Amino acid sequence: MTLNDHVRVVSDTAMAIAIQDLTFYHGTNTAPSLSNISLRLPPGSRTILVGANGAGKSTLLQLLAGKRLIKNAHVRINDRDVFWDSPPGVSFLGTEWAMNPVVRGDIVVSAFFDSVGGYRHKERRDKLLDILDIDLDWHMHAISDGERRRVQLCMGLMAPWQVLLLDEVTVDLDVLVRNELLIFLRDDSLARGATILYATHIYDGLTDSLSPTHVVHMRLGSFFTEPTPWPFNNTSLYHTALQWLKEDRDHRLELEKRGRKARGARRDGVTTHSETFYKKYDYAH
Ligand SMILES: Nc1ncnc2c1ncn2[C@@H]1O[C@H](COP(=O)(O)OP(=O)(O)OP(=O)(O)O)[C@@H](O)[C@H]1O
Repeated sequence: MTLNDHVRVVSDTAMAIAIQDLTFYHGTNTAPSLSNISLRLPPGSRTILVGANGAGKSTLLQLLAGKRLIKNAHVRINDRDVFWDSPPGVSFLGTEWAMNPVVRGDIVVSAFFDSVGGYRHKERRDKLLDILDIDLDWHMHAISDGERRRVQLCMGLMAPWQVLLLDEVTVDLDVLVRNELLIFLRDDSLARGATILYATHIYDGLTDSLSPTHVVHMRLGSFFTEPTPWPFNNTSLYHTALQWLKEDRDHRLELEKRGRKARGARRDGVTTHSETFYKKYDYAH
């Protein structure tokens, strides 16, 4: 172990999230979905992952949530290996939850909450019920996508989490509920020193509500801008993201012009990873 490795390992123990040189492939003979990712986020940080579709945000969050086995990787939350030594107090909220047939069954919302121990966190649960405007008498099979999302959020946030991994689950909330939820998350993070890593494509109002501490720019599976304290310029997060994504597109087009197939780039007759994924699971319909 070099001195640098030693310093890193010692200081990683103080980090809420610590990743070192992570490369991840979804399949054999494919380009990596994540390349050489290193990330160190302190407790209490609220970090926004910015990146175009296919940049690797969901993959990163899923790995941190311990949803995929990665061998010989340094991926730790509160100094515990996310896969082999599952850290407590981690809440992952992703979009696939709503696709699960179980959460579309004829279950009353109150029973649903009780089944996951909601009564143990009554105060937080009731606060979230108010913010998310949830009716305990709703039946899961007879509510809208946005209402189902609110139930998911309440379930995932009731227990006092230490690290929250959010994969664009606020997209189908109305703007009022979204705003109040993000304020709740900010206050919760400030009060308890809890950490948030949030992938989103909606930047409007985010600085005022969630008050992010850092932003990261992902491009084609790598960190193009390392976690950087926010704000770092006089531009809004929306305009910063817009500029970054324009540059990403120009970069991808340049790679394609030079005959290199950027990961996820479309070519006639060649199926991209995303298309394979969505066709396979028929999520689009
Ligand atoms: N299950 C899968 N199998 C194969 N490849 C996948 C799978 N999931 C994602 N990928 C590929 O991994 C890369 C990163 O995808 P990822 O879903 O992490 O991107 P993202 O930044 O979250 O995109 P979006 O903003 O669209 O949600 C893409 O090239 C994608 O095609």
